[in-house]
Amino acid sequence: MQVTKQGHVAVLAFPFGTHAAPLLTLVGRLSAAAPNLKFSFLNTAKSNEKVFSKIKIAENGNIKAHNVYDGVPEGHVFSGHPLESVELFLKAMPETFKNGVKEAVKESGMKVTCLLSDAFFWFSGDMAAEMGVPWVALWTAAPCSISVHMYTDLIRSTLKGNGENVDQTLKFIPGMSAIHAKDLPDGVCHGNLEAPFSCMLDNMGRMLPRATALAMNSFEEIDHTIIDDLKSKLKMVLNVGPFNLASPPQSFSDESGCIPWLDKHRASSLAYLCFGSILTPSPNELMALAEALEAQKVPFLWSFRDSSKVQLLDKFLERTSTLGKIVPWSPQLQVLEHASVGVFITHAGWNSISESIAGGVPMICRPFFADQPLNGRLVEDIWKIGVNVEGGVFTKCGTMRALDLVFKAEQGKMMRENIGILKKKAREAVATDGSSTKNFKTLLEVVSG
Ligand SMILES: [O-]c1cc(O)cc2[o+]c(-c3ccc(O)cc3)c(O[C@@H]3O[C@H](CO)[C@H](O)[C@H](O)[C@H]3O)cc12
Ligand SMILES: O=c1ccn([C@@H]2O[C@H](COP(=O)(O)OP(=O)(O)O)[C@@H](O)[C@H]2O)c(=O)[nH]1
Repeated sequence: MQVTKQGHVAVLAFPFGTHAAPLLTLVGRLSAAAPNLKFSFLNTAKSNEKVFSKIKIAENGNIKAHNVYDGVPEGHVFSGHPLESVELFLKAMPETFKNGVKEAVKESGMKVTCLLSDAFFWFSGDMAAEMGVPWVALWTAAPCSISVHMYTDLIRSTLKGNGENVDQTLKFIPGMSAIHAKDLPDGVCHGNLEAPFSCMLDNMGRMLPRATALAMNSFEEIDHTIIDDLKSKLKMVLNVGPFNLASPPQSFSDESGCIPWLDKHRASSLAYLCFGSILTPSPNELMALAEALEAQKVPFLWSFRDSSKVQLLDKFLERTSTLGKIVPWSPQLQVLEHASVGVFITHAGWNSISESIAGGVPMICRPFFADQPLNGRLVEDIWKIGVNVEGGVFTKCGTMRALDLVFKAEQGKMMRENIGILKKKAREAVATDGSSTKNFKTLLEVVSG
C-alpha cells in the first residue's frame, strides 16, 4: 500500500502522558506508505527528545521534529502542583502551534496540505479551515471515553441535581449502560468543570464533528455499539489499531534483561507490574502490593520508574531477590507477549490495556485518574478480562484475593478465554483484509489528499 502524492502534514502532539508516542507511531506508518509526504512533528523539546529516542520510525527522512514553546516562562519556579506544567502548556496554545506551523512551512518551503493533531486540540478545526486543508484528529484512548466527551452536555443535564454521591449509570447513552458516573474523567460531570483541562475536553467534544476524520488506536470489533454511534455523529471514524499490532515489529532495547529473565519461568506463572509513564502508587500501596506478592509467592517483573521511591522496596527486594525483578523501564510490548506472564497489574492506561489485549494477558487494575477508572470498568464489567482492586486501592488482602482470582479461580480461566477472543479479533483487524487495515487505507487517502 503506497501512495506517491507530495504534501506537507503538520502534526500537533500532546506532550504529556503517552499521547505523543502513539501519534508518532501513526506518523511512521503513514510516512512509510506515502514516502513523498513530509511530516512536521510539532511537540515540546522534552517530549520530542523522549519519543524520537524510543520510537524507531522508518528512516526515510520525511519526518522532522519541531520544538514548540512549552508555556513555561523563563525563570518560572514550579509550585509542585501535578497539573501545573499541563496548564501552562494549555494556556500558551494555540499560539505555540500556529508559530510552529509557520516555522515548519518556512523551513520546508512547502505549504501545509493536512493538519493531523491529538484530538485534545479542538482549535485545530479553525487552524485547518484557515489553511483550507483537512483536519484529522487522533484519539489515543478508548472509543468509550471519546464518546463520553461527545455526550458531555447530555450527561451533565441528565445527572444534574443528583448529589455528587448518587451513583448513576449512563443507560441513556448507546453502549454505556454499565458505565457509572463515578467512572468518568474529571471535567465531565465532576471535578472543576471550569479548569483549563475540563474546558479543553468540553471544547473537543463540540469541535470534533468538524474534523474530516477521527482516527483511533483501537479496532471496530472491540465495541460496535459505541463505534457505530460515533459514526453517526462524526464525518469519518477510522479505528486503525491496535498500533502495537498494526505496525511492523520493531527492534527493542532490553537493557535490564527482562526477556532472558522471563525465559526462565513457566507459562502464565508470573505477574508483570507497571503504572504507565506518569504515576507511582503511594508508599502505603507499594508496601501492600509488595507484601501481597511475597505472601502469595508470585514471581514478578516490576517496571518502576520513580527512582525517589524505589528504595522503599529495598528490604522487600532483599527478601524476594529470587522471586522477582524490578527494572526502571521494560520492553512492555514484548513482556506482555511473553508466555510466562499470567497477569498484568496496571493503572489501566489505554495503551497498556490495548497491549495487554494484544498479548492475551488478564489484568488487575488500579485506576488513578483521567480515563483510567472508565477503562477499569470496561476491563471488569464489559469485556470481563480482568478485575479492579477492591476498594480502588492496593491493600495486602485485597491484592492477594485478586491474584488468587486470576491465577486459581474459575473466574480467572474465564478472563483468559475472554481476552483470548479479543486478542484474536485484534489480530484479525490488522490482518491484510482486516477492518483496521481497510480504515488505514482510507486514512492514508485523507492525509495524502
Ligand atoms: O497526561 C495527562 C495529564 C493530565 O493532567 C490529564 C490527562 O488526561 C488524560 C485523559 C483525559 C480524559 C480522557 O477521556 C482520556 C485521557 C490523559 O490521557 C492519557 O491517555 C493515555 C492514552 O493515550 C492513557 O489512557 C492514560 O491513562 C491517560 O492519562 C493524560 C493526561
Ligand atoms: O516500562 C515501561 C513502562 C511503560 N511503557 C509504555 O508506556 C506506555 C504507557 O501508556 P499508558 O496509556 O498505559 O499510560 P500513561 O503513560 O499515558 O499513563 C505504554 O505504551 C507502555 O508500553 C513501556 O514500554 N515500558
